[in-house]
Amino acid sequence: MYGLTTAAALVATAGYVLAAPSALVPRKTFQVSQIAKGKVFINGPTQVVKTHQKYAKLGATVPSDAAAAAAAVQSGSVAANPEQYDESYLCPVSVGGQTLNLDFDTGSADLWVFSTVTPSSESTGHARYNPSTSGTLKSGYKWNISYGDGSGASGTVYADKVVVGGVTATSQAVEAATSVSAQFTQDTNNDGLLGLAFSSINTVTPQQQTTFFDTVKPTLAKPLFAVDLKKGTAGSYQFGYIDSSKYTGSITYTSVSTANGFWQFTAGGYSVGTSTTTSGSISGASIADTGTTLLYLPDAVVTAYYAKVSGAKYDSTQGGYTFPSSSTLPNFNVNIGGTVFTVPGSYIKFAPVSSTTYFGGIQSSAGIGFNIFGDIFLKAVYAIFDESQSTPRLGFAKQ
Ligand SMILES: O=C(c1ccc(-c2ccco2)nc1O)N(Cc1ccccn1)C1CC1
Repeated sequence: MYGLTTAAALVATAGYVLAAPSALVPRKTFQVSQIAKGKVFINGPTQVVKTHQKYAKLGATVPSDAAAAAAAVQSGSVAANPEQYDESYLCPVSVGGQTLNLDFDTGSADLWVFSTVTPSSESTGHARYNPSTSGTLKSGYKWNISYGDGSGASGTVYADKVVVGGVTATSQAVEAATSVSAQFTQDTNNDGLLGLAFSSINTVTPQQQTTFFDTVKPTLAKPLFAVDLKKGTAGSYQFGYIDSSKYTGSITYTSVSTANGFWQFTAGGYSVGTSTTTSGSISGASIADTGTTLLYLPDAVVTAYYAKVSGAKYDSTQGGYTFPSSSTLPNFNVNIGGTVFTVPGSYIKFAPVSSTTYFGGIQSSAGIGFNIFGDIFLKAVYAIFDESQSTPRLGFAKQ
């Protein structure tokens, strides 16, 4: 979760069986190296149900437990609605039967909500979760999180039913805020966060809790979620499946390190403008973070980018690079996993900070410790957060 923190800038701040490669029958004698199609586990209960159904005509009946287990194969899709200037995207979630609009954040791992236990002075204008309806207090459990933009929240923990796009977690840790920082109070579109980073950075004590994704993962058709953010209009998140209508071409996968709890990967070369021949490299670790508004890159890359924008400058009062409102910005191209993805210049012309000046969607990651591929990048691609392999991986495809 990381918006802009500057005075004048806009206040802005988720079963496979090894599919033996199809036997290739070469028309001609030539060497074919078979590439495993990737692991495809079959969901056991579904198979049991199918077998019984197949023999139903002979009188077999489907055992109820297998049917129930088969029903547990879930998938679903939920809208991601942009705030003004795409500062963040909010998704409707049912928490204990109450609908709250939450910021799905692949950069954190806590599901926390405004609630009836949040002081009204801090929660006016927000939908609030009432744990007394169906929540079970996890007695003595607490949480406390601070985000890179200086915002934060803390509170107590309940177990309750959480539904996202029809995918149900029957007993999810719901972190009710007893205190939130001013940035959250002020953004009345936002009723809380749904963390989609790795549960290893969940802040609940004395016992760490799982994210919504980790809670439902065993019941999903595929253990993955996909993100289709868009510029200035509603996108969506898919849980348990990839929607092939949401991208063109193929998906390029790249390996992920979970060491810091983030969806962390290594980005390659980059270029500025219409040439997609990339050079150089984007130094340091990078993370895919739906909860961060902008695209934070190494100083050298940012300097090279804004050198192509006349009138651009680093404005310390704004806390970032700005440029004249009349500017036409160049594209930013980045090689990830061998494929070059393009962020259109129009996406990087982020938001006005005055009648004559815009704030840039690309800013420096100096001081953060890693590069952050936030919404400015993610709205240009279809992103797959995939745990279907032996280690997690990120997939990217052109929208
Ligand atoms: O805001 C966060 C952020 C998210 C979660 C946690 C956290 C601490 C403990 C558990 O989760 N700490 C953060 O700081 N950004 C973005 C960011 C931007 C700038 C500087 C630092 N960070 C994390 C995803 C990278």
